[in-house]
Amino acid sequence: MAPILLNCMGNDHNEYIKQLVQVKNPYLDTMEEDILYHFSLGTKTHNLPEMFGDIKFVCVGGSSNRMKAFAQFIHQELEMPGNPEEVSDICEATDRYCMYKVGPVLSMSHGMGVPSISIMLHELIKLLHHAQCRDVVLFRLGTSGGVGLAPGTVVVTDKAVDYSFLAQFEQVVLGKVVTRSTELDEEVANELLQCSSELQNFPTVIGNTLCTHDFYEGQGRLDGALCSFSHEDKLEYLRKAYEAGVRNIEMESSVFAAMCRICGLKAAVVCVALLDRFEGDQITSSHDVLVEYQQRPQVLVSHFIKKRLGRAV
Ligand SMILES: O=P(O)(O)O[C@H]1O[C@H](CO)[C@@H](O)[C@H]1O
Ligand SMILES: O=c1cc[nH]c(=O)[nH]1
Repeated sequence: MAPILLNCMGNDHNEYIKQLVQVKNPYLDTMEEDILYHFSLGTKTHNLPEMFGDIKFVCVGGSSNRMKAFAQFIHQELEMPGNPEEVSDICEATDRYCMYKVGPVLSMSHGMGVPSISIMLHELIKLLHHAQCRDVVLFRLGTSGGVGLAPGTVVVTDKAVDYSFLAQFEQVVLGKVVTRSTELDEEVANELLQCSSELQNFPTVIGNTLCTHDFYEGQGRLDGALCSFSHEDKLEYLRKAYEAGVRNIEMESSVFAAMCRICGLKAAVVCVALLDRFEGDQITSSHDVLVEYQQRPQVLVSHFIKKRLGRAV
């Protein structure tokens, strides 16, 4: 089946992002009410502009504990009034995702994999649209497997690429493959790299991110319940990935990049490498080391936010 290329932003991208958050669905305007089912929020039951209209930064990541920790961390960093320990989960009526709002920052979990983050992004983008938010920047703060990188290195994604190292995301719609561009905002990526150089001992690179639909065979691991290839096959694929500019592997960047781009949202993917996949598959670092690694994307994005708000020292 020939893919349909839907790179709809083109040269208008920069103009577009100055506007309100755009949804690309004419049917939404005809609906009397929009229920954001997985967030337990809705346009009739909640005053979304009042609750969320001042949001400027949205940070998402797989784990609910990590995103609660980020909400508490940014609360301290922005010196918000009140106790950071008391941040409350806006989506507590559902256990699908968690959501914390700290001043202009929204921190949300998205679960693991493309289907989970894609559902969350549909509802998040509609939420930002209904709330009439403007000039919002989105960040995915994640973990990943490094490709030729020392563990602990932070990768700011240039392009999110698929299994054949193309910067595209394929979505099946009504039985047809719709292909969307996964290019991310270059300016935000460069600003993040600049921020990393202002932090002490903060190894950071810009590179392509391979987005897969599985953690084991899908990422060329030899330690899953199934393995249909050899060690040499794995190394050859990783070498090809490296040559194509891939520096890390994770599981959500492509749909995140594609959906944000189509809706005119500036976005960046910032993931720490937990291991070097040329060296192995199992994640063997201690709990404390892994916790510290996971904080690195949070520290970098917090520095970016503080600089944008004129609060960095
Ligand atoms: O650390 P998070 O954000 O969960 O992301 C990475 O970790 C998970 C796999 O362990 C996948 O979701 C992958 O994308
Ligand atoms: O190797 C890894 C580590 C974290 N997340 C992934 O998707 N892959």
